Amino acid sequence: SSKYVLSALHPMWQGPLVAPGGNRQSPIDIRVRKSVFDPHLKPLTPDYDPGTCSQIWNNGYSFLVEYDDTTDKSILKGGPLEDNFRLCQFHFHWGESNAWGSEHTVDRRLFPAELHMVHWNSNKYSRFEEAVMEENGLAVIGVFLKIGKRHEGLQKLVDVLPAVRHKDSVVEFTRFDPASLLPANIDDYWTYAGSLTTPPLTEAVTWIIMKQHIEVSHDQLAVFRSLLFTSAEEEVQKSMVNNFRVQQPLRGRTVRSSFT
Ligand SMILES: CC(C)NC[C@H](O)COc1ccc(S(N)(=O)=O)cc1
Ligand SMILES: [Zn+2]
Repeated sequence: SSKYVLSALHPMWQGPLVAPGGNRQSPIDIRVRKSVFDPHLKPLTPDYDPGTCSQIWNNGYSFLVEYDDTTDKSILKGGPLEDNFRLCQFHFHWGESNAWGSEHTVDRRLFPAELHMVHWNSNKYSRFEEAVMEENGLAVIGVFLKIGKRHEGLQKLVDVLPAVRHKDSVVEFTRFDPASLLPANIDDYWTYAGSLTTPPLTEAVTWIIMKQHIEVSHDQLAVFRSLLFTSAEEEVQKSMVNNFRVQQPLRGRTVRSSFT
């Protein structure tokens, strides 16, 4: 029987959410000492073409920077992945304060925000919507954000956010290099089998969580919080904050590490 995944704690979703099976849900707490070093894990080899960057939009839950995924121009290979995965979008999750906001945690440590770079298996499927329903369909890179020095690469994105303040607003956004948001060291990561953290919550994701975080300034993150969940027509405007899911049971899964 399918399990009801009650994220009643989450203001965003009304009522129970059905998660198929429900034994490999995300996000999770990564217990560092319980992770298992896997010497067979290869280095991750992202190869992104900034020319495939197309638009940025507010989907009422986060803001997405979308990439043209009709060719293999921006791909992710290596690491735990056997196949070729195409970048389709990246987005973030964040809190109303710097004390919380990430979806994954490391030994219960919360970060103010978390970046997700979403890819789908182009060896096996022909488009994202198909891959999202399949076990080995997606690969998502997670990168923790900490408050510190200003992130020069992020600023181009921060500058355009006011143009997508309301739900369903879209603006053209080109030539953004997603690799500029990756930490210097992408060889050290944890990986585990999980799910989407928003509906449809399908258990289709190979998660690759970077050990090294990136730094953004307090002011840059404050601009994320100036976005709205609500569309321009709605009377009551709601700040887009706390758009993270509560942590899910590990259910016996092993988290592997690429480092000792
Ligand atoms: C099924 C199609 C039509 N819509 C799916 C929708 O785009 C959701 O896609 C996603 C993609 C990524 C994530 S996360 N936070 O796990 O990286 C969550 C939902
Ligand atoms: Zn996400």
